[in-house]
Amino acid sequence: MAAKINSLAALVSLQASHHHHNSTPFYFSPFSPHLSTTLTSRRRSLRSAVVAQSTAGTQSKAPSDVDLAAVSGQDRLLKVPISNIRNFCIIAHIDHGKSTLADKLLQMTGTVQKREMKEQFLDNMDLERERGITIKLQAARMRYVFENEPYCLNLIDTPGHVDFSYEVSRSLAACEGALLVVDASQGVEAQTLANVYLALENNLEIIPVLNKIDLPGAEPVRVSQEIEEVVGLDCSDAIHCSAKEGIGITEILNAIVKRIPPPCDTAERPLRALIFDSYYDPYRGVIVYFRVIDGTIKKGDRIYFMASKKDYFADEIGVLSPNQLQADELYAGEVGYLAASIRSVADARVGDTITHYGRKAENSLPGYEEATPMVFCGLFPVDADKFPDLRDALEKLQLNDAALKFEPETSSAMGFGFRCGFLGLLHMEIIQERLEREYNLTLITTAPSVVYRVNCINGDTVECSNPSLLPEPGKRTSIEEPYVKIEMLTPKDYIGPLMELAQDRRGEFKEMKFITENRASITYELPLAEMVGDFFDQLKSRSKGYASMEYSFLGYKESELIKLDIQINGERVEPLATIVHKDKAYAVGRALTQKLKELIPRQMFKVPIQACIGAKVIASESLSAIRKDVLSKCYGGDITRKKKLLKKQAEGKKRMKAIGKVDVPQEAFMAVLKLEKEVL
Ligand SMILES: Nc1nc2c(ncn2[C@@H]2O[C@H](COP(=O)(O)OP(=O)(O)OP(=O)(O)O)[C@@H](O)[C@H]2O)c(=O)[nH]1
Repeated sequence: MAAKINSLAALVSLQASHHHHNSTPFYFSPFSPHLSTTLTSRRRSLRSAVVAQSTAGTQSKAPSDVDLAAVSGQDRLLKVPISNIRNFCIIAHIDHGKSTLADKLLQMTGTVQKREMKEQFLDNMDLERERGITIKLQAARMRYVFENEPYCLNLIDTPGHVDFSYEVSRSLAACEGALLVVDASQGVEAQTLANVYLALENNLEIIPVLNKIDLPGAEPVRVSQEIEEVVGLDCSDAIHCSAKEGIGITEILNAIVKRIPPPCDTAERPLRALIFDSYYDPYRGVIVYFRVIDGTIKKGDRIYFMASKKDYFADEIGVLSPNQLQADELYAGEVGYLAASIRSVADARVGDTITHYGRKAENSLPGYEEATPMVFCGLFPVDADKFPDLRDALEKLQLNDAALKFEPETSSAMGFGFRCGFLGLLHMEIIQERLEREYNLTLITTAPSVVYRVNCINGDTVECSNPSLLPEPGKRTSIEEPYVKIEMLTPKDYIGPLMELAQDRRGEFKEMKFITENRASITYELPLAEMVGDFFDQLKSRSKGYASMEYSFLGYKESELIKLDIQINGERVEPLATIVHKDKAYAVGRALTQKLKELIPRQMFKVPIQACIGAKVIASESLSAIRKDVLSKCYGGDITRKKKLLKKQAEGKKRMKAIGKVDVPQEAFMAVLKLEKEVL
């Protein structure tokens, strides 16, 4: 388990959750974690841990079931002329106060009564609370009276994690404006920047909001300057607010009305509605969240999804107030949901355009993309009999997650399992955890790998995400690997350690800019494979938590890569094979054999552990056989260390795979991932 959590920490610092991870039972919503996720933080995780504990024992409710209704149905539909509609989202770095502000907006507009509020409405799933990540994208419709005119304000929540930047871009495309919330005691962070750029690309009106001005350390003026310098956004009328104390909320609502333009009135055109979210409901099928861009949609309409090319009848349509409220029709500019007996979210993918079957729009809305998994790993049930259960569970999760890909994989060492593709590491960890906790499976996970492109002598290019399937050296001419561009924002004291980190990970320096006197932005290009692991962890620890980062996919580049095999007791262990850069092969081989020696329990016989390139052994260790006096001997030495090892082994026993005659624990399969730290 520890190994798994550590790898998760590569993207999500979960330190604070470690404790409750072992001791607290978890309760999950039947709804899947959706694609929207934000990076968590230590503080948030702690708070989440507390909430998770306090809610233990109560099965969580689906978002639509949360008991909120106080105002009567018709009033909640809030029909107003299109000129009085405002669609907006909130862009913020983790912990800068997005949820707190959203809750205050809902409260101030009477959308949600204070006494009805859960801890925070916009993230009401336990998985979210527990992990400190925003999982379900949601939308809320608010009524606000400004200068005696009723307005309808639609807040569309956005995921914040870079694994889901496509989903963010689609949510932004459903809005005309955005609140840019920045913690006035902190400043602009990398994640904020990336989302602001997305918002600018979507031509949104951006309203800067400086939050947490109640804090003694708040420096709204300095942070305003920072936003102006970094983002180039006029901050002369930035709103100073405290979401916690309720200061500045009316100013924000007024600014939404005054500064964000209303949607265009294109209700007469053929229907085009943008799907910005969807989730699977076991009773009603997929629930699609959409924004009507052109035209009108009515209950019962025969609709057509332009990317998936499927047609349905819109059995139910409605608005989100924020619980679902049925309506008869929705016009251009409005935000709503529909249910149409759709069987899987893959058929109602975010970014798809809904039109009428009988009056199709000429062009679909721009920006649609298929989900492309970037990170792959093998998942094998510890108990071979559970293979069908694993398949069922993956199929169920896929109903709700269009980005999850999987295909059966068989390995001599591991038996039957699946090779699964994910958008990123966080996505991978969420799926693994759900399989274990909700479906009660005990899994062995192989180290994640990226997709390599192998150019073969016969002219073919094959994609390879499984090191054990890499074509033989004699059959290939070159290997290409995915590269990412990363931007790190850091106080200047940590520039050195962070550059060292990027350099160690085969990073190529691109640019450094001082965005303020004390903070710099550093850009590198580096192989994605070097980020899959503890990069984020390292970034946080080397900067004492002060740096933040973003990455984006650049494309493929040729690299001098080789396959490193591991042999245990003379037997090649395919799931332990890795693809490494040739300059790192020796160091990785040495570290890996040493690590495995530590992790694999001693057997009744001597076990050689070797790292090889082709037939050549480049590093070798051997595990000596257990002898009767072994423990007494050890107790003469470092007792605590031995105890730790014994404890580790006891834990590891739960997850072992017999490789030949040797039991290999789960930790060994993840060791590859954590090696970098020790090699460098
Ligand atoms: N002092 C102070 N604290 C605030 C204010 N707004 C939010 N906070 C606190 O900051 C922390 C993070 O706030 P959230 O609203 O959960 O932040 P978030 O951006 O939604 O975080 P994620 O949902 O994890 O992305 C919480 O502990 C809040 O209580 C504020 O105006 N003043």
